[in-house]
Amino acid sequence: DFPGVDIHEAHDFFRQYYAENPDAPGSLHRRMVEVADELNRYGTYAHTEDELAFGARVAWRNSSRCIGRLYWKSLVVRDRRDVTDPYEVFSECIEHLQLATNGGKIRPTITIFAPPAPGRRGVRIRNDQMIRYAGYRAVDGSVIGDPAQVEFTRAVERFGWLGEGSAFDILPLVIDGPTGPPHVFEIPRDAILEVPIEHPQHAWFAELGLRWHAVPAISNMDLRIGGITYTAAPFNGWYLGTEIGSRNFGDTDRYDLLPGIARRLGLDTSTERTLWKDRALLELNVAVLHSFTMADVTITDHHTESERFLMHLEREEKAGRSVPGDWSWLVPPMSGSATGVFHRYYDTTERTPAFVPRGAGCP
Ligand code: HEM
Ligand SMILES: N=C(Nc1cccc(CNC[C@@H]2CCCN2)c1)c1cccs1
Repeated sequence: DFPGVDIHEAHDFFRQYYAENPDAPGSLHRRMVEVADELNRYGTYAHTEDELAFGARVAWRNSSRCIGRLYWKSLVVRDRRDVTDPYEVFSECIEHLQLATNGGKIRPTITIFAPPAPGRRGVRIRNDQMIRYAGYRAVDGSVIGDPAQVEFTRAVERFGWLGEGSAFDILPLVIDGPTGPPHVFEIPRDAILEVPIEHPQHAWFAELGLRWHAVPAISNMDLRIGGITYTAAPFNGWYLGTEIGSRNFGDTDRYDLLPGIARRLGLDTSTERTLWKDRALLELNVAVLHSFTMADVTITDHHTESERFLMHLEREEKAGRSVPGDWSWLVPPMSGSATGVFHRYYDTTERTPAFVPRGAGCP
């Protein structure tokens, strides 16, 4: 279970750390001597609190698929490397959600739990996000809830969890400690802020009974800093409206709402050429942004977030750093060419520290 420590990645990390933190105590050389010594004795080494916070913020800054990086320096870092017990991990996740939600004024936050060490498995959260809706497939093949969560829902039902069967049942957290079977924990309702979706002009929209949760919190990516792999480091930001309006509600393998919305709008859906899908997507996205705004919950539209990202590019150039970018993820899933991020190329070099999809072969 222990992925080992890459000493070259450690050297590269501390070179960046001392270059960007001139007031940090010690020196690159002295720190590397300490690290090499710890590696020889224990097979791993420990980051200082300051190195950990810097590493998490730079991992966000290096995330080439992320359009929201302008605020990378303001990430709230919760160092919980002393926490390994699943019950404690759960309570720290709840505190994370409450701190991050902040009554709707969302704070980008990360909580970092104990990494694996030789002879000791790290902590792992099996959910891909801390807050997700269950998916139930009926015998006729139709799905109630989120089709992307049908498999995970079946797995937690095998662990004895029972949902209410609605389209918006919140899934429990499934947490692996260093030893023993996974633990299943129901998230208390008061730790979850949700927004009912309505449309500013179409009153019938509210009758669809749509809602979405305020805080996107990724819990299935490893955080890689200086050769150390943190296997449980859940992080949240706020939503880009298109994630909910276009992808979660619009994708055919998700809530698949475009045909229903188009019919209620009275559109001609007999041919693609009327662009009925585009009109339905637009009204869905208008409804999402309107609803979050009415509920005083932080959200950004793809035009504003694109402008912020271009500001981030400018600032980083001035700081002498190149910004890694993945065009296919940075460009929003609607009105791409109407946003500035569309009309340019990006440096595709992947850097560390980084958030990486969970190591293969792990649950
Ligand atoms: C503060 C507001 C933020 C906004 C609006 C934002 C927006 C986004 C969006 C829209 C995506 C694409 C997601 C998708 O298409 O599924 C994304 C990807 C990503 N974001 Fe951000 N983000 C924010 C904050 C953060 C924070 C705080 C972190 C980590 C500390 C982060 C790390 C990432 C990573 C690693 C990806 C790529 C995920 C993958 O490869 O699957 N973002 N972001
Ligand atoms: N706004 C957010 N959205 C986001 C960020 C990273 C990853 C994801 C989930 N991406 C996976 C889905 C499913 C396949 C393609 N998109 C969402 C944030 C989540 C956590 C911090 S910001």
